[in-house]
Amino acid sequence: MKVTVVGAGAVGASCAEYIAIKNFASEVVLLDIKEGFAEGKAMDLMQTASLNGFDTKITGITNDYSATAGSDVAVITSGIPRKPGMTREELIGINAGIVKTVATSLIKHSPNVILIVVSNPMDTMTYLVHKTTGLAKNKIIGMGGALDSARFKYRLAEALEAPISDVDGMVIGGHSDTGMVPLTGHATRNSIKVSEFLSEERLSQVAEDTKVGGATLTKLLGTSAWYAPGAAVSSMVQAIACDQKKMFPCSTYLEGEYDLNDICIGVPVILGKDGIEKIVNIPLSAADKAKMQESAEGVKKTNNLLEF
Ligand SMILES: NC(=O)c1ccc[n+]([C@@H]2O[C@H](COP(=O)([O-])OP(=O)(O)OC[C@H]3O[C@@H](n4cnc5c(N)ncnc54)[C@H](O)[C@@H]3O)[C@@H](O)[C@H]2O)c1
Ligand SMILES: O=C(O)C[C@H](O)C(=O)O
Repeated sequence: MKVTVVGAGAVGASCAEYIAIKNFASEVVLLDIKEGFAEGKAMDLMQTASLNGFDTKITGITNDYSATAGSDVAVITSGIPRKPGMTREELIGINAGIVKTVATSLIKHSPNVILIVVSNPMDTMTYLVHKTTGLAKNKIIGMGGALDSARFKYRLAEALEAPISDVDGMVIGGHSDTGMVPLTGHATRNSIKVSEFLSEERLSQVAEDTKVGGATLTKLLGTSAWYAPGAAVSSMVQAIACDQKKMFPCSTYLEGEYDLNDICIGVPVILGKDGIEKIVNIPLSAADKAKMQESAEGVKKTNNLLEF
């Protein structure tokens, strides 16, 4: 299994590190436009191999896509992150051009690649890749929901004063400060609905804290987060590499599912060797359905800013 990660910055390097530590890929190629940067990150990471006990070979390359040829999976993290006070949507002007060029170059050298889009605004960048590359829709996957769900579980565990391993929950919808739909009504502690343990008010606080999870970290860090994003991507790559048929909420192109059309937005999917192998339809409450529609309107507004 050969994996390419484009963008050797905070998220790209974290993603490469987690993939290596999980030890399921034979090769990870890190590519960046900044001269020598990916080479440096790859060398530094390789010098952790004997310490962290992995055999994955990580190589770095400056903007030469021939080194990515034959990749099974490629992750796009190239582009700028937001600064405190910004929304993800404000990144579209710079990141759209980068994501389009990078996706085209990756596919040219690896026509069978499965692409995972991370750069923000992620749902719109995933839609851009869908509209401009001709790659099959099961091979274009946006990462947002896996991260947002991890943050939801963190907040649920905090509210429940429970270990995170006791908690399950999922966030669907757009990967934005206002568009996420944490499914509080489906969340459980050891298969018991969390509403049995938490007041409605506490549960809506959990949902609000989850939605602004990225903004909260951006304010603290001065740039956006990387550990949990890298871990989320690595879990998705592993599900594909190991054909795990695992369910993640991912941004995918919808054609009628959830009553939505011509949009990439987060819904539960099954990830396996073919990428998105199935879009899972789950029953939503009337309130969650309405939130999903509102979220989609927000994503479409950003999509309308794209110039193809
Ligand atoms: N979807 C998510 O859940 C999620 C999570 C975290 C970050 N992000 C997004 O991921 C992106 C990267 O974040 P980061 O913190 O790693 O930023 P970063 O600045 O640390 O790294 C970005 C890297 O991309 C490189 N780059 C820029 N243009 C390039 C090009 N044309 N080709 C190759 N490399 C190029 C830069 O040189 C830089 O090293 C941002 O857009 C951020 O908003 C998304
Ligand atoms: O918050 C951001 O801008 C980065 C990312 O989308 C995140 O959720 O951490």
